[in-house]
Amino acid sequence: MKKVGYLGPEATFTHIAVESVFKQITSHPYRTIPSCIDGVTDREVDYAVVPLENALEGSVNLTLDYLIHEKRLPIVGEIVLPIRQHFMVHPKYIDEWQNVEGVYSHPHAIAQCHKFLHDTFRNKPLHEVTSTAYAAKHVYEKEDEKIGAIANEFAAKKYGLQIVKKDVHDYDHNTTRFLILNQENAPLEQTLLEHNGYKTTLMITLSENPAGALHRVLSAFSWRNLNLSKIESRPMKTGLGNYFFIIDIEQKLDDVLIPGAIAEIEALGCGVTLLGSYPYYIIK
Ligand SMILES: O=C(O)C(=O)C[C@]1(C(=O)O)C=C[C@@H](O)C=C1
Repeated sequence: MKKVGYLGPEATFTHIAVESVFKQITSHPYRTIPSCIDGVTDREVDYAVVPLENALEGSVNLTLDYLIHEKRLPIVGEIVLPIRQHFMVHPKYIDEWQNVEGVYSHPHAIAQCHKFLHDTFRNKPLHEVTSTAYAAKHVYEKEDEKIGAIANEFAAKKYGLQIVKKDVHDYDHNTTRFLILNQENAPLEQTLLEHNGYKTTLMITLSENPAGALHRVLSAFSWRNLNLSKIESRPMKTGLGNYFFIIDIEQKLDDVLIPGAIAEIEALGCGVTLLGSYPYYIIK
């Protein structure tokens, strides 16, 4: 049976993403995103599932940077999960939840709920922890402290907390994209869902920075009618102003169009690395 690593403990959003897509696997929680990725390179697990981007808050930079600068693993799939954040407390504080002395959650979850936190818990300390499920577990274990967590419904049930305010994220269309990584670039064997399409992800570095360099790179996709669903720049970490670009193309790697675009971009003196060509799964 294949093993899948995820950001733990049990009942994180990442865990839900794993359980919604993979079939017949054992799943293994890791404490941090880098340790989850290391789990694949150390051969403890076959796949790692890591959050990449949230619709409200943007990229999970830790994932992107660790993947690009530390452990370059092929992307073999993507999962898109709807995210509903709830505020929860230990059952003994149900009636006084508005008087909690601190709120715990993952930094991305806190960022997705700023309006709620500002309106309800202004000036109360916000504690960032490694995941939403970790926050829920912590709040249950510290039952003598009047504290609350932002996490999902599954975590409330798993760790015995009571949801006192549902849907505390700031905007309705909250979703997070997760990447599936595998050292051998092996596609998923069995899935619970049909895929919804394919993407191809490239990393591009501009040779130098002449006027119009990025424009010329993008036109290699545009005149081939290759639709891009994302373009993101991240620091190369070699000096201020040096960036690489991550580009998602909305189709599978073919024999003609994408190789043609890559050859054209390389001829411009830019570096191109294929990070993966993979199916994506949208969870309703
Ligand atoms: O803490 C969790 O539950 C996670 O799975 C991590 C994570 C993230 O890193 O963005 C995943 C989805 C949500 O956007 C909030 C947190």
